[in-house]
Amino acid sequence: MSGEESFIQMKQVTKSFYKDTIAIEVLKDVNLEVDKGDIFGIIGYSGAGKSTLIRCINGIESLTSGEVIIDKQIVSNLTGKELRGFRRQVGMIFQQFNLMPSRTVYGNIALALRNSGLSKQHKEERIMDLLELVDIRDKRDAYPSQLSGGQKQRVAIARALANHPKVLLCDEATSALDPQTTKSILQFLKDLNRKLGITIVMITHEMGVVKEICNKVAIIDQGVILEQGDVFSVFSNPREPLTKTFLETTSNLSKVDELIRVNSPLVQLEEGQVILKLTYTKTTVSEALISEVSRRFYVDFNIIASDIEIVNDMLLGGLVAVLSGEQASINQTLIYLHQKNVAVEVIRDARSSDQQIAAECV
Ligand SMILES: Nc1ncnc2c1ncn2[C@@H]1O[C@H](COP(=O)(O)OP(=O)(O)OP(=O)(O)O)[C@@H](O)[C@H]1O
Repeated sequence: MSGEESFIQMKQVTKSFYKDTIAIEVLKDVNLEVDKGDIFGIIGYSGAGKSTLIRCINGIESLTSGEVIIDKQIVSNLTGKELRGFRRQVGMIFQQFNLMPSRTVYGNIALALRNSGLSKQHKEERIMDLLELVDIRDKRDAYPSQLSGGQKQRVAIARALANHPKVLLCDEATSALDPQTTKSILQFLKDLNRKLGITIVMITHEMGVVKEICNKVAIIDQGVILEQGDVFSVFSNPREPLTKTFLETTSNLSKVDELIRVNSPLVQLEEGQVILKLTYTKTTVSEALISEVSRRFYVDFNIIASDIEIVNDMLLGGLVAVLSGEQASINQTLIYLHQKNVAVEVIRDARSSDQQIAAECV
């Protein structure tokens, strides 16, 4: 942010739970900055403190120390009526949807408007608008048990948006859904973010979720934020081992290590060849790098694994390939790729040791 304050700030937040007299510190000096309009993902394994963190953002959980500020309001200072009013500005959805089974879709959304001060007619109009927005108008009289998981989550989203919140908090909102429904709900949240400009904070243990829709990410482990930033910067240049571990969960490049370990025919080399692992760090979608390098230096790439995604119009991920050609060409290729912001790792090398030394010298 350029001198301006972030929309959501967590400043030196700690949270401890007490078992008898023993304090268990679940959040440790958490500092987060979420800008207006961000889709901010917080990723961590089970028990990392994600739910506690998100509950601190909306004031359900009191802080042990530190401050949470949303749109210039210090959440941790709010009590009683003010706190209830504030909570209406923050919508929340959950993994298990948390719908009332005894109420229809209409009735579930109406619950959120109980203290809205709207007239009966305005409430009705608002509910119909919300049903339209989440595209389940035809289910208005259905009960939750008659809905699919994706439809239930749409009802929960409608309910969360009923009071025009500034922020939508998502607690593992797609973890109970199948992959296809997950994709459609994520796409839907992305559309909402664009259409309404609503700021979204989502906690998850799934990398796919973050890559799919978030523009910013924070990695949390044992109550500590290990790193945070925009998704492309953090994932193209991960500093923390845990970030790398998360990246590997959605990448098939690490399978090549196993192929090398068992000396699969796929990774057996002829003399002079090398196996390269290329990781894109700042390459734009429009650059046809591999074919360009191939033509320029008369080398051949035999791609044996690739994992490339497009994030913010940049390529994220990389590939593993067997590179063949004249030794000088191979060396020039390595240098050129490096200049083009591609991290190059030689993971198997069938060049003679003289050639390798020559390559290291260039
Ligand atoms: N009310 C509580 N009292 C005591 N300990 C708690 C309480 N709530 C959470 N904890 C502990 O805090 C730690 C973090 O829990 P939290 O639910 O925030 O993690 P999480 O990352 O959301 O995990 P999961 O993905 O499994 O929900 C855990 O060790 C948990 O046992």
